[in-house]
Amino acid sequence: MALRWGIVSVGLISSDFTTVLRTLPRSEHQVVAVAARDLSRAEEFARKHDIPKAYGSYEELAKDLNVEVAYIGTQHPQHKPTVLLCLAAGKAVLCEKPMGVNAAEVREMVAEARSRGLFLMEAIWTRFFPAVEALRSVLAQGTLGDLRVIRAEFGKNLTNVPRSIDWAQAGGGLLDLGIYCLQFISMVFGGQKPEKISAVGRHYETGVDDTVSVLLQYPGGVHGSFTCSITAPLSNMVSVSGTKGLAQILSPCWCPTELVVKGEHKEFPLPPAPDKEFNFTNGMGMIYEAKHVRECLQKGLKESPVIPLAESELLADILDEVRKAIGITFPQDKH
Ligand SMILES: NC(=O)C1=CN([C@@H]2O[C@H](COP(=O)(O)OP(=O)(O)OC[C@H]3O[C@@H](n4cnc5c(N)ncnc54)[C@H](OP(=O)(O)O)[C@@H]3O)[C@@H](O)[C@H]2O)C=CC1
Ligand SMILES: O=C1OC[C@@H](O)[C@H](O)[C@H]1O
Repeated sequence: MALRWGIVSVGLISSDFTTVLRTLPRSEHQVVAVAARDLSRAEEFARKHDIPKAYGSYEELAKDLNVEVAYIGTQHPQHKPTVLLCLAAGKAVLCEKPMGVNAAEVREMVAEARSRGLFLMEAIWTRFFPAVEALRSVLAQGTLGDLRVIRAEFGKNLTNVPRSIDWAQAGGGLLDLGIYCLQFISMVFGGQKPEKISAVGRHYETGVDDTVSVLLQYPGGVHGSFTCSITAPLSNMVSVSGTKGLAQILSPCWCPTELVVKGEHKEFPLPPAPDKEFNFTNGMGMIYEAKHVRECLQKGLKESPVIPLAESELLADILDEVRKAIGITFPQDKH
C-alpha cells in the first residue's frame, strides 16, 4: 500500500524532497497534496511535481483525509505551528531539521505526538546514508578500539541566503549547520547527555551566530568538538578517533557518500537521479529517510529508532545551552 504524503510549503527543500519521493515506486510512495501560504504558488508547485491537490493554506492540507503523513518544509520558526497543526489533524509528521527553535518547542511537539499516538520524526537525513550506517557498524565492531575524540565541522558562506542571516527566522549556523555536527557526536557517544558543554563564537551583524566552536565532555573521559559557520568555509568532515585507529566521514559530511576507516576508502554512491534537479547538495540522499519513514509506519512505530524523539530533545537541549553560552536568543526563548 502506498504511503500518501502531503507537502507543507513549497520552498527549496520541499521541492527536493518531492522530487525524491517521485523517483520511488508509486506502489510505495505517492505525493497526494501540497500546501503553501499562497494558492498560486501551491498550484505551480503541484503542476511542476504532478501533485493532484494544491491548497492555499496548511490548514486545508491538514484536513485532507487522503494525506497520511505530512512533510514539513517551512523555515525553522514555522516548524512547531505546522507540526502541531498536522498532529492535531491526526497526521504522521516528518519535520525538517531543526525540528524546533529551542528545546521547549521540541518537547511540546513530542508531547503532542505521544499524547495522540502519532509518528513524529526530525528529518536528520544524514543518519540514513549508507556511509553513516557503515560508520555505526565500524563503531559497533570495535574497529577503532576505545574511543577518545570526535571532531566535526560544517561551514559555508550562507550570507546570501536570507533565512540564514535572518534573526526573526532563527537564522545562524548552530540550528542550521551545527545540528549536523552535534548529531554525529551524539550518535557516536550513544545519545548520552554531555557532562560539560563549553562554547565560543562570534555574532553576525544581524544578531545570529556567525562562527561557533563547541566542546562537549561525555562520561568516560571522552569528548567531542565541532565548529559551524555561515561565513567561513570549513572542512565539512567528521573524524572519529579511538585507540586502534581513525575513521572519517568525508565532505559533504551532512550528506556523505565516502567513509575512510584506518586508511581504507569506501564509497557509497547515491542512487542514480537522471535529469533530476536539486536545490541542495546530494538531494537524492533524502530517499533514505523517506524509505525509513514508510518502514516505521508499516511497523506501527511512533518514532524512529535511528533518530528517536528523545534524541531530538537532547540535541535541542545542547543547542539551547550553546546559544546561551554565546549570547544568542530568539523570540521563542522568551516564552
Ligand atoms: N535536509 C536538508 O538538506 C535541508 C534542510 N533544510 C531545512 O528545511 C527548512 C526550509 O529550508 P528552505 O527550503 O531553504 O527554506 P525556503 O527559504 O525555501 O522557505 C521554505 C518555506 O518557508 C516559508 N517561509 C519563507 N519565509 C517565511 C517567513 N518569513 N515567514 C513564514 N514562512 C516563511 C515559505 O512557505 P510557503 O511555501 O508556504 O510560502 C517557504 O516556501 C529549514 O528549516 C532548513 O533547516 C534546508 C535545506 C537543506
Ligand atoms: O540542511 C542544510 O544543508 C545544507 C545547507 O546549505 C542548508 O542551509 C541547511 O539547511
